[in-house]
Amino acid sequence: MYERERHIDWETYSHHPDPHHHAGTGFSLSPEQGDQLYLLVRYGQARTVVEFATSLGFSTIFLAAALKDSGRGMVHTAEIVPEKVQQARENVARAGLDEYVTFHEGDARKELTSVPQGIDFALIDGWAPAVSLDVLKVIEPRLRSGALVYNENRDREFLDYVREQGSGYLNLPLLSGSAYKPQGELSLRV
Ligand SMILES: C[S@@+](CC[C@H](N)C(=O)[O-])C[C@H]1O[C@@H](n2cnc3c(N)ncnc32)[C@H](O)[C@@H]1O
Repeated sequence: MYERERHIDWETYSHHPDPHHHAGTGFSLSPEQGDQLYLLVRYGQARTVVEFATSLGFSTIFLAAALKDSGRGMVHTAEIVPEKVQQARENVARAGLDEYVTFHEGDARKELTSVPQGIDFALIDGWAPAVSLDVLKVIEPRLRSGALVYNENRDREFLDYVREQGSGYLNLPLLSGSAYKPQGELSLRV
C-alpha cells in the first residue's frame, strides 16, 4: 500500500484538492499510527467505530483487527473514490476482516449519517480540512459520552472547534513516533 507514497517527495509535494486525482495513492497512515489505533480501540472496548476515510483500507484493517480480537463490533468506513473502495474491499477481505467492516461509498458527509447511535471511536483522516469538521458535526450527535475521536491530520478548523472553551471535548496531541505522519490529535467526548 505504500508503493506510490515511497516515491513522493513530501518536501515539495503540492496536494490537488480533488480526491479523484489520487485514485491510486493511499495516503495511508503509518504502521505506528495503526498500532496506536489498534490499542485505543482495544483499550476502550469499542464496538461501533467510524472512519473518514477508507482510502485503500490500511487504517481500516487496524481498526477491524482490534474489533475482531476483542470479540465483536463494526467499522463504518466512508470513501468517495470508487476505485479505492474496490481496492479496500479486496484488502480487507484478504486480511479476513470483511465481517467487521461496512463500506459506505460516497461523500462521508452524507454516507455517515446512517451510522447507529453510540459511536465509541472515530478516525478522522480525510486530508480535507473543511470536510473533516463537517464529518465531525455529522457524527457528533451519535458519539457516546467517553468516545474518542482521532484526527490524523490535525486540521486547523477541526482543532479550533474541538479546542474552543465549552466544546465538549478534552484534547491531547498524540505523537506517533513516525517521521512520515508525526502527530495527530486525540479528543475525548465528555
Ligand atoms: C489520507 S486518505 C485516508 C487514509 C486512510 N485512513 C488510511 O490510513 O489508510 C484520505 C481519503 O479521503 C478521501 N476523501 C476525501 N474527501 C472525501 C469525502 N468528502 N468523502 C469521502 N472520502 C473522502 C480521499 O479519497 C482519500 O482516499
